[in-house]
Amino acid sequence: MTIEAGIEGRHAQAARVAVSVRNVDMSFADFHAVKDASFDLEDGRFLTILGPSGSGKTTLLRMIAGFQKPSAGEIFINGKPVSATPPHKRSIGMVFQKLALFPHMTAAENVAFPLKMRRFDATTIPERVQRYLDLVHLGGYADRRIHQLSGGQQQRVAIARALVFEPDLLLLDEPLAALDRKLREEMQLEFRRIQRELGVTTINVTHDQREALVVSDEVIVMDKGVIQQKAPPSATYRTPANAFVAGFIGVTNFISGKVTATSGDTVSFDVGGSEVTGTWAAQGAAPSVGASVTGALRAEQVRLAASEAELSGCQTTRRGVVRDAIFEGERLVYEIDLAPGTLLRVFDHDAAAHKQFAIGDNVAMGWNARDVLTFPN
Ligand SMILES: Nc1ncnc2c1ncn2[C@@H]1O[C@H](COP(=O)(O)OP(=O)(O)OP(=O)(O)O)[C@@H](O)[C@H]1O
Repeated sequence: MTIEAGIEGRHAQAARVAVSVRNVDMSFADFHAVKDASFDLEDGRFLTILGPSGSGKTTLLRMIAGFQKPSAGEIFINGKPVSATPPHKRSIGMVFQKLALFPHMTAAENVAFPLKMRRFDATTIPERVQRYLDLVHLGGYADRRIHQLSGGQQQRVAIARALVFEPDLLLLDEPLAALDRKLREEMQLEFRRIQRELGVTTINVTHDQREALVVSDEVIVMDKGVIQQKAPPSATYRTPANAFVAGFIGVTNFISGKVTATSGDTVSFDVGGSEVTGTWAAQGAAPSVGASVTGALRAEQVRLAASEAELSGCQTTRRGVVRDAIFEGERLVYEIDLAPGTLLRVFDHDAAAHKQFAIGDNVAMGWNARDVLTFPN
């Protein structure tokens, strides 16, 4: 069993739907922000809604939270329609980019706040607060005021405060967007750990594709108000539903041309006078000869060598001139001419073990037809 199959199989028996979004639309005066969104999220799962700025992901989250009423459609939480339920009655914990902690209170007082608001038995509050501060690894910081805590520690207080009343659902609206990269990556893993420990159903919004892949059981990719795909992270990466998803997740080269031949799922198309062979990856039958298509080829699927003879494992080989070579630490990034007007971006993740090329070198590139995911143009 692969690691992904193991992770994704974990919830195979957990079938209870915690959140169901049914044909939800949101129109502002003259703008259609969310269009006919439908999905189910099972209990205990971590879903990330991923998309570029303005794609409608925050609007969708705000409708689930109850801050915005859908123009059409219905949202169900634990099987009950919630459009008539105000946000504070929805049993939802939230963490936003602006943490909105009370600066004059201690960490413990901040975490106790939602319990006091919900009139929890006062004698149980200190133990509960300590348990949630321990959960976020702030057990020893209960009496610190917010300004005496680092950015990451403040984030942890906000997580404890969102979870302490044991909500049915945790909503995260880009809580990590303002953090520097190292802290952001550390907190991504923390969100994942805490979510797994508690098993709380979670919906996270981000435009950071890496975060979506790292933290989630499932990813929804949105563009222009429309859900493009809902799938486990590895499937959005390996079997994107369309060219938009292929381009948004990972670094993808797009190669466009007109179809010259098809055979089953194999599609050949002309790119600036040279033929590229790809695999039809869209729904429905393969296109006819003459149709415009786009092939999506990931930067790490292309192999490089000085000569074609060294690329015997590749079904397709091409020559091209290196236009740029950029050292990024963990990888070398090349930009190579494939055809007039078409540059291929190529990653070498093990540059120390491979021959390195310089700008101006004429190199051989190789890949397989299954790596060129071909979609209608
Ligand atoms: N109250 C509003 N009135 C009018 N238009 C709105 C309103 N709220 C959002 N929009 C528009 O709806 C679209 C989607 O906004 P939304 O905030 O959901 O996008 P997003 O994907 O979360 O983007 P970002 O990552 O930038 O937050 C945007 O074009 C936005 O301008």
